[in-house]
Amino acid sequence: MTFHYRADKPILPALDLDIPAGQTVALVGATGAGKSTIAKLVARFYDPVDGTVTLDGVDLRDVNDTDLRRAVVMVTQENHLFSGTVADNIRFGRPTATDDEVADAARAIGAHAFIDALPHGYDTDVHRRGGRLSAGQRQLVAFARAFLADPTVLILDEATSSLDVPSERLVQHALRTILRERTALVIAHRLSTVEIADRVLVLEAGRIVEDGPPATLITSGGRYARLHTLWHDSLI
Ligand SMILES: Nc1ncnc2c1ncn2[C@@H]1O[C@H](COP(=O)(O)OP(=O)(O)OP(=O)(O)O)[C@@H](O)[C@H]1O
Repeated sequence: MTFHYRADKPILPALDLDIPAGQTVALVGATGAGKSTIAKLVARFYDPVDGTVTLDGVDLRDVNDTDLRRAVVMVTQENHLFSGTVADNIRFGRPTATDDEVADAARAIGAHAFIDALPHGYDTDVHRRGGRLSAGQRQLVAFARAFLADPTVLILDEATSSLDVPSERLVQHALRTILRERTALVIAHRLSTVEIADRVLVLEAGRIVEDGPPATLITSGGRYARLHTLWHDSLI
């Protein structure tokens, strides 16, 4: 498929991408390379200019809105939390979920302990005094919501803000849980996240210039290998 926002500026000049069910794909590339644009096409915020985006062989244009929102869930940096209680925020992933199911999702993600320790537990208002959550905790609540939604495809735009070490560990654990055997597209900003992906796509000016498992790309010594070295060095 091809895509542009404005006819005089091609963004994805010729994208041909097939993601098998269950595969977690990390998108990496410089700012402006087209990572978010691909994510938005998969979530059908936009339609391609030419070609199609299909889910299980069905053109997204033929999927009704409700089914599409259930099948493809996008967790971005902006939509982490809205007003309401912690439970409301998690239950938004599946409005019919019982309290036990909400708590089970939080447990699976590793968020139950901190939620339980909040002034009003699951009934704590996330925007009220005393209910203020740290950046890491907010991410965990958003992950618990996505886990409960259990979408066919998860799109994750990883937060760029750095976390303290204990929160980073919790978030990485949560990511492993939520990405396990899931079809997922992750706009990755952390080395540790790319390393848990099955496959890395390196984008440059809207084109896939490298495609393979992270370990293979490191051995082949190309762009991802250089990026990996840079990321790795910045952690030391
Ligand atoms: N709504 C829009 N209208 C016009 N151009 C846009 C729009 N959104 C993105 N672009 C342009 O499309 C190109 C790809 O942007 P995109 O956000 O997909 O890149 P990215 O790889 O996700 O970058 P980043 O890492 O900074 O988020 C950029 O040149 C950007 O300026």
